[in-house]
Amino acid sequence: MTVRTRLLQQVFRSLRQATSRVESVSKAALEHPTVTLVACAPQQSKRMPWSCLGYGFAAASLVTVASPLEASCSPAVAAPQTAGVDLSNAGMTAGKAKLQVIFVLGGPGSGKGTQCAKLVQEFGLLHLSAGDLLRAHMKSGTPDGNMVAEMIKQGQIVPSRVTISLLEEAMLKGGKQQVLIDGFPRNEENRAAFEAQTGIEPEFVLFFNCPEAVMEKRLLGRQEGRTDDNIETIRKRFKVFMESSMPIINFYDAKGRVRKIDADRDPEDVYADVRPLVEALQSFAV
Ligand SMILES: Nc1ncnc2c1ncn2[C@@H]1O[C@H](COP(=O)(O)OP(=O)(O)OP(=O)(O)O)[C@@H](O)[C@H]1O
Ligand SMILES: Nc1ccn([C@@H]2O[C@H](COP(=O)(O)O)[C@@H](O)[C@H]2O)c(=O)n1
Repeated sequence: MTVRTRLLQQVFRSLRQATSRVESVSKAALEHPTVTLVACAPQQSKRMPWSCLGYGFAAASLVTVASPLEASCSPAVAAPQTAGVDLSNAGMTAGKAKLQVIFVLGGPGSGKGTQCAKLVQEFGLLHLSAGDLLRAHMKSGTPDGNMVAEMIKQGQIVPSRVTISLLEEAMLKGGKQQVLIDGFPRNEENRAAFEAQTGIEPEFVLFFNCPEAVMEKRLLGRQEGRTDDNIETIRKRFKVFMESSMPIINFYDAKGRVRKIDADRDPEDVYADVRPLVEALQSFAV
């Protein structure tokens, strides 16, 4: 037998195995039609138990490759071996990896996005910026999108139902075990709603501490065409940060979960403090 034939046989064997996995996931899912999984539209994911989304993620990724099948499942369905990520802390199941979430907080312009980009480059985690998701949503032209556009321009915090739906959808799509959630939770409403809805508690909170004067200078120098990078809105955002977001950092600090970073340094120096914190988490990843 030639090397080429042997290779072809291996490819066919792998394809057969993958197909049978898709069939068993889909079959189990279709037999328990209590929760829609693949249709992870924001309105639906709002009511979706996250213990189920772990199966949904696995089913969705397999189904995406195989066919545009719509699958359903109940949390009682035994997790298939292929289920890689359990998106619920509460609903952890043996054999499935636990979702690890890091909240990334800090004032506007403290360098959250810059540091997250470095972490993604080195560790390949999923980076979800609440602000980026909202900015994309405001282009939808829907009533919600228009409301988001106006609130961002005013430096106000968008209602949690909108932001959490976008985060849930993106987490499911991203399909990674380790997630950086940047710029969220911004207030008590964000925090409580996210916890109640997903059962997820962060591994820790990265807090980028930076003086306002430094942040102001950085934001005024940022040339990204953002509607909120003007001095009037920047001042409003600073006020909202102090009044609504600092209490969230204090909340997690009281639980011993905050890792405070001096962000008023060169990006590389900041990163030198950030990377070991995330590197330490890597050893727990499955
Ligand atoms: N350590 C740093 N030193 C100097 N400039 C920085 C540093 N970190 C980021 N910047 C610059 O400051 C600006 C804001 O950074 P970045 O977008 O990362 O902040 P952010 O906290 O994500 O802001 P926002 O909350 O407004 O989205 C960018 O132009 C970025 O290039
Ligand atoms: N949880 C959040 C996050 C952001 N917003 C709105 O988006 C604006 C920009 O956010 P950045 O993180 O990119 O600075 C912010 O000022 C809010 O208007 C939000 O409402 N909720």
